[in-house]
Amino acid sequence: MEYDKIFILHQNIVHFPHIITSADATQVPFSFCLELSVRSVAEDRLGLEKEREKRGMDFLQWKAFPILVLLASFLVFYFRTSSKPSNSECSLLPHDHFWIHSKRIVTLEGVISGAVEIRGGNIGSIVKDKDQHDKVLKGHVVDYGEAVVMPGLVDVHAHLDEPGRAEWEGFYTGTRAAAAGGVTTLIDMPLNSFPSTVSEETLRLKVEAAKDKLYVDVGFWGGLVPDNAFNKSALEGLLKAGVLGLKSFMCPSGINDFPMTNASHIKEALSTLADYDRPLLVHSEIQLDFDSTSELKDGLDDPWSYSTYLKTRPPSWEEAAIKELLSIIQDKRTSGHQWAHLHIVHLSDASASLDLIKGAKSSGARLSVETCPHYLAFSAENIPDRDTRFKCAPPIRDAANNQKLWEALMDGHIDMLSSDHSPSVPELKLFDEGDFLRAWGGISSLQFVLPVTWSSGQKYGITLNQLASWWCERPAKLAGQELKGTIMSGKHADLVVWEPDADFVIDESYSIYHKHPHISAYVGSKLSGKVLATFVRGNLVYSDGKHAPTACGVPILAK
Ligand SMILES: NC(=O)NC(NC(N)=O)C(=O)[O-]
Ligand SMILES: [Zn+2]
Ligand SMILES: [Zn+2]
Repeated sequence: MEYDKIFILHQNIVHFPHIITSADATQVPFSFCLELSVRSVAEDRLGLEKEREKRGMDFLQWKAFPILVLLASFLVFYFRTSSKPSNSECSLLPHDHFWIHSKRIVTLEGVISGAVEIRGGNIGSIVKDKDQHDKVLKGHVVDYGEAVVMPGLVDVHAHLDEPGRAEWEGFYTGTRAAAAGGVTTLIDMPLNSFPSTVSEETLRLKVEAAKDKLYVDVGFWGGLVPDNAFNKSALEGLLKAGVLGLKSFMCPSGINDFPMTNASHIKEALSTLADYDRPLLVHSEIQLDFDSTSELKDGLDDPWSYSTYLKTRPPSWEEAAIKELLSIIQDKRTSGHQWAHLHIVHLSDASASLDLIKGAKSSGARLSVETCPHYLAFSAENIPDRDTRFKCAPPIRDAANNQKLWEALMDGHIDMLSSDHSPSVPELKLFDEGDFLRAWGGISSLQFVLPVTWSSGQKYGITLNQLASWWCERPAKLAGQELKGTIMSGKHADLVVWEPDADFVIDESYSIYHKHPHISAYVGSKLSGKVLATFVRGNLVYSDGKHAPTACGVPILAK
């Protein structure tokens, strides 16, 4: 058979073999498929000469064919890898395939000098400089020099308060602050928004409220409350709708539609959660009665001192709650039932409560615990009178406790860190009165958790790998996000680039993206560790004080 023409067709290269414009090239999909369409030629030829000429042409075409194919493949590959992503508004970097080079990349195998390949939002490969010899990285390379490239932080405890209390914080402001702080994933708490996220329907409201406002990826914890605890189908509805796990309080939460749970509610939830392999997170404080002879009575005359507030929420409250939780999971284990993973949020007491946790872990309980940067960075003795920015529950305890918390973290007894970013409107902090007993609790911190942890951990010699394990790898596991939290090929390209040695002061001129910048307890602090850039699934969402034009984070729903 003979051919007079060869057409190279591709569904998107409509003008081929004309010059491909970059606009066309953005349309070229990954699954490039080359098809040959051939047309046969009639046998009748006009004359011998023409016939010879034709044969000569055919011969040339057959010779040229492999070259054409090669050229076509090259063009498609080139434009696919170097062109803008379809929504270039999502990123400050107009590339879909590029390399990030740094002398300090934090991987599970240690800190390496090399380059991370980003392709289509995922990590393609990681190349060590020493293995690269004189090979040149192909494509766009962003060289961050000595700056640290680490997995983006996964904050499993943040209150974004939308819908219903968007005046406290919101998806837009909260996730812009997260991006500026190197947090690439956060999991929103089910309370402080209104309504609380306690049903399939209220989760839907959350997801709707988040639409087009997310600068980072956001998952959701559902609320475990007395109303849904014994209603298996309601709880299952919430889990099937996509919450990553449940969260409950063992003391009043301060939020009307989020009442506290008791041991029997928790037991029920642990069974249901076991079927879905999702965790239960618990605010572990139980309100105990005060003995009337305690020093508390006198202290209450001075509501402007943090030490008074501290006495109202003693470590025994945390201890009582944790004791109860451990007896629940102990019962479950001895009864041979399946039980879900239990996670204790924001541990503050590094004495009896921590000892209980250590004991349970060593006997094999499915248990993890987080603490927060404010418990590591501050001590009660140093909190100024009337400064209600520091009020939170459980409270920040004394310097000796602070040191013990650090030791527990360093020794691996505390598994991870979270922000517990829990802002409110400034009026509720009662700054004029400075009354610790009446002011709303909750510390505003999301944008600063990385430099705060790094700065206060210097004294203890923390390493970059420890930081990545506390802030990225372990929290991602807790939230069931196996594509996040590590720099590894195939994972999401969620990265923070930061400069550990750069010092800065959070003063009036510092750009804070929280809804209410000045209520943060860190305003006025001098910190080390400046975030230079943040990538979420390959999009450069924050760089050098600027955010990408469009919010392209996504809601994360469990399947
Ligand atoms: N309603 C809240 O935001 N509570 C939070 N408040 C704090 N931690 O002070 C919390 O996580 O318990
Ligand atoms: Zn709490
Ligand atoms: Zn909280």
